[in-house]
Amino acid sequence: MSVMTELQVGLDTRSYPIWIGAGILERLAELLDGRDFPRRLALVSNPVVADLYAERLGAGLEAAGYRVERIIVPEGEEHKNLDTYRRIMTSLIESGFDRRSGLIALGGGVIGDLTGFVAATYLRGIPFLQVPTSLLAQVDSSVGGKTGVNHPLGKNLIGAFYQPRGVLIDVDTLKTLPEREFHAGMAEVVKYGVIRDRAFFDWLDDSWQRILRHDREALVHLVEKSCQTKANIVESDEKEKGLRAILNYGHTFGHAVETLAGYGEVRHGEAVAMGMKVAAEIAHRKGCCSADEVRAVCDLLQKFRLPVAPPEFALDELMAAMLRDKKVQDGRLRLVLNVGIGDCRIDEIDDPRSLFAAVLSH
Ligand SMILES: NC(=O)c1ccc[n+]([C@@H]2O[C@H](COP(=O)([O-])OP(=O)(O)OC[C@H]3O[C@@H](n4cnc5c(N)ncnc54)[C@H](O)[C@@H]3O)[C@@H](O)[C@H]2O)c1
Ligand SMILES: O=C(O)C(=O)C[C@@H](O)[C@H](O)[C@H](O)COP(=O)(O)O
Ligand SMILES: [Zn+2]
Repeated sequence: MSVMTELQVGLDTRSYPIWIGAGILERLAELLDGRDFPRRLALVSNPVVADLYAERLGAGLEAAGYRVERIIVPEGEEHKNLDTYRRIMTSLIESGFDRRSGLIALGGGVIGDLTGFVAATYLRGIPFLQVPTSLLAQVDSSVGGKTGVNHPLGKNLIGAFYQPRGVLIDVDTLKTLPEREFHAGMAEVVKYGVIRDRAFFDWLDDSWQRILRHDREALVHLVEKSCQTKANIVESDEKEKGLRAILNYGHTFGHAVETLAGYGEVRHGEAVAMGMKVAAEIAHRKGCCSADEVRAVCDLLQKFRLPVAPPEFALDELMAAMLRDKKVQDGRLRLVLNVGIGDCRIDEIDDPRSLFAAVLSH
């Protein structure tokens, strides 16, 4: 019997489980037992992940009496858009999915965000499950209910808060994940340490070699710890009225890089790593952290083979993209800045152009 941990995301409206373990993909039907999840399902995935895992996931469900159809969409961030959203919608409508149907997102964050947004809006909302298979999706995107798609002018500008009914994380799926994607996922893991948990940051710093060797015990620990940290933040501020915005550390700049680079060229986690370096340097200029702490953040990101130097873009373009960030209020940029390592705060920035010019010319 495979070992499994169950965490809960406790919300006012509905709580849901996060099941974390190794070799638990086949157990979804058993885990859903008694949970009143729809019996007619569409499993949404991309060709790469579907080839690897759709059969195993689907077979277990079908054996338990679920009816599972597959909807396969093209792979990649450049397809996290309204065209793909419309394609999934059309498949559901043509196949006659009704309000007693449900969706399963099998894949990385792109599939999870897209499928969640379809689930939020199809017939005004049907239940869905997250089955994340990339590290980034296992430690971040599958938890918390941010769903949506990109617009050519900015990341995730179209979407909804819509929580899954459950999240099934099988760390064994990481065995087939390309190394570059594994490293990209580590950016969001390091983020939790920097903004919230000094001890976890130190553990990552001590354990980076085990993690890069994909030591299973280390992987399970970091996935559990990341999901627990994210769940705690989401539980206290589901719709980002305040605290939740700290999860955006590194993202104001990172999202601008993703947008300007053309979605997909730079991975989300890589762009976030670049944004974390910029945020740490700004935090240092504002007296929130020492030069040694900036170095410690960059060193840890680089141990996980993450790039921290952004591609060169015109400052005006970067500023325009950053001003479309969802944290902007009354046209003013707000940044998450680390306070030392393990804590953070959100600052409104007075003269962002000069600040970014200074930091980027360094
Ligand atoms: N909703 C949220 O809270 C949230 C949080 C963080 C990131 N995101 C979003 O998530 C997306 C990034 O997610 P991602 O990094 O998972 O990218 P992704 O979904 O593009 O997956 C990365 C690559 O890995 C492949 N892949 C996934 N699992 C695999 C496996 N087990 N074996 C082999 N290949 C596998 C995919 O096919 C893809 O090529 C971005 O769009 C980002 O905006 C959302
Ligand atoms: O869950 C959150 O809240 C996050 O901010 C997590 C981020 O890692 C994630 O990339 C999120 O999609 C960014 O949020 P956005 O609101 O800026 O699109
Ligand atoms: Zn992110």
